[in-house]
Amino acid sequence: MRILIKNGRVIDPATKKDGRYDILIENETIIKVEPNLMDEADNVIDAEGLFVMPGFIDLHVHLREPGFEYKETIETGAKAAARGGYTTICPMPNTNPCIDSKEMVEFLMKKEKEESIVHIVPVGAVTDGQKGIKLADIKGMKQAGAKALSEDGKSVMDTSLYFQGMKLAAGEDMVILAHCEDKHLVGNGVLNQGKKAEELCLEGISNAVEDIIAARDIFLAKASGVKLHLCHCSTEDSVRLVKMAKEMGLLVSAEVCPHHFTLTEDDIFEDDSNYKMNPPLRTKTDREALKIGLRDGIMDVIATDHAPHSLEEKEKSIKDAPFGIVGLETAFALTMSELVKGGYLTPYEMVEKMSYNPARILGINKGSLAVGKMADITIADPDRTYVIDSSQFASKGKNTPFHNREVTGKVVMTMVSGTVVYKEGQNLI
Ligand SMILES: NC(=O)N[C@@H](CC(=O)O)C(=O)O
Ligand SMILES: [Zn+2]
Ligand SMILES: [Zn+2]
Repeated sequence: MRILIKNGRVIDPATKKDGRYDILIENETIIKVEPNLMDEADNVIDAEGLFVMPGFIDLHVHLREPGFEYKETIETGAKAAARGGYTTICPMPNTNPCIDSKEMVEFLMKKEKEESIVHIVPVGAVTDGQKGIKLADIKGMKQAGAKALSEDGKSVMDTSLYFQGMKLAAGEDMVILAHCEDKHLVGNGVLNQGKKAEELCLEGISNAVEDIIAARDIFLAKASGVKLHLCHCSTEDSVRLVKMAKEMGLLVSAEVCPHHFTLTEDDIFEDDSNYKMNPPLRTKTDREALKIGLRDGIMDVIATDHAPHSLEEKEKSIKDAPFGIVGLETAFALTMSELVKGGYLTPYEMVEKMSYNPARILGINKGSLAVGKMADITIADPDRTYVIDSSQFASKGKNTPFHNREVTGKVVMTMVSGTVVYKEGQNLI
């Protein structure tokens, strides 16, 4: 089987390409990337006017399986990923049971083979059951295929235990994906501490809740030598801390989520829990610092923190609903609309943050359109304007504050290992 993608704007930081090239794929593999290919193919895709990019890689999603299949399953989460242009996703281990053992990583990898239309890179918990009491079987999880460790949903508050875990992770060459939140300082906060929380008579979450743990984790990374990646950064001081860590020569990277670079607490007009996520929407000052951080290359990655919940759960008030919003099917459009059209990122830099850098941080052989690589490819129309409609999501989760928002930039095709898994206007395979 040969597929020829013609006339597209190929954007591939791995090979430093940004220009008009054709791509020839044979079975699972890219075999030629050159201008004006005339080779015979079984399927010719005309990508005139479209971006042709290495498939997006999401370092941060929640698939909810096992345990919370009513919110999302591996199958539905993978379909949402494909629709969003993602060819590889990293599900966080906060499931029930939690992904904290060799057997659970094996379970996930078996599920990937049987039920997922995109690649899955397993992330193991740092501690047993994410309880924060004793370390999980880090070596065993690595042997089974886990590439990263995370306690996402919370922080490991026992600094000594975390330090031990980091040293083990460093020895296994696993990256730590850190959720930074001081459990004691956060109290019962639900929205950013400030005027919106006051207006709605809700408890606030200060920036310090994040900043204190981000600073602690950076110094733990320095002491342990581990590769540290900060999840869902939301504050201006997180950006400052990441800049400092990089200046110190540490192996520190960081992600920003589309909701944090698009919205602020000022966008919350009523008690609508689709605006409730952890960390919370912050102020304009924080949002601008995140955008400048992305622009200046301090923040390396755009990740979704796709966190599906059921309609019943999210119909509750901000005080009572769970934290989290879906993101896989809106991330590209929001990135194009806010950062590329907004003048913060070039398309090339966007691809660095959505594919090339995530691959590099995980240490996986992806995020590249070089000859010989697996054909994981995303094709998108950068100029298409449309209105987001959550009822069209492949995800079970419809919990988004972006329903009815007009955006520009649409994924039209996603290819995983040489197979088209999503094509606009057609049902998902
Ligand atoms: N981000 C969220 O608001 N929620 C996440 C947990 C997390 O990412 O911390 C979830 O699992 O629902
Ligand atoms: Zn988190
Ligand atoms: Zn998360």
